[in-house]
Amino acid sequence: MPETVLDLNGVDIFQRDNLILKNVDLQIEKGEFVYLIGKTGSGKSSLMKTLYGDIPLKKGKGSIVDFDLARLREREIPHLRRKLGIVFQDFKLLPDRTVQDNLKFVLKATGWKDKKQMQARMDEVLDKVGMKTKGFKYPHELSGGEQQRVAIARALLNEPELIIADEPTGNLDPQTSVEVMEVLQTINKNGNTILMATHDYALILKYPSKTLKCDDGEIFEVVQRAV
Ligand SMILES: Nc1ncnc2c1ncn2[C@@H]1O[C@H](COP(=O)(O)OP(=O)(O)OP(=O)(O)O)[C@@H](O)[C@H]1O
Repeated sequence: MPETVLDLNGVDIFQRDNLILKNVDLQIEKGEFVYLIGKTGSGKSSLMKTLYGDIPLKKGKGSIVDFDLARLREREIPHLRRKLGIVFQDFKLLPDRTVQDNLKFVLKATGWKDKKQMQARMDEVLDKVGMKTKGFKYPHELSGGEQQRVAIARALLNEPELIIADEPTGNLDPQTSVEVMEVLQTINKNGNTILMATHDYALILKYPSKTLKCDDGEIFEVVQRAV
């Protein structure tokens, strides 16, 4: 039986008191790769923020990796985020420390203690994104694509049940976008579930997958025609 990672039923998404998306029904099963598209301001980021507890769920039912979003308490948010891998358009690496230290920072903050195990996990995730030899570099010494690959490695550290990527290729040129997308495709093939917001239709055509569109306050699935 498929395992549901995300289940929203009749959910309204707000920014403060403004209704952004109404009556959202959305299910994501383990192993899926789902795109979220829609023009600027259509609510993609607001939806994603609701999923990781940045915006409270005020109406409707929502469960994500076994957390009830409508009942989510402030103190549970770090636990929820530990089960999610979040990737942003602007990478959000800490500029004052190396790649390894960026990863170590997350491991320590999420309770890892054993130095050998930490090193092994960092090597493993950097290897998955093709960055194993660059752990000693500072973020400013890396290209945008490399920084994003490190950010993906960081998201993988605690074996997330869902990766939420908000326009991960938004700051990258087309070729680098494809390189980052290849990494996301590979980790999806290896079992990771991914929800990715994007404006990049070329990527969707190149890597077709289930696509949801935010438009005019609603969200619906777009059926891609086979060419
Ligand atoms: N912090 C905020 N406070 C109030 N309104 C906001 C806030 N952030 C976004 N909004 C509004 O919510 C609506 C949806 O914005 P959102 O950022 O979710 O769209 P988006 O589809 O992610 O856009 P983009 O593609 O530009 O990232 C917009 O009308 C925006 O102006």
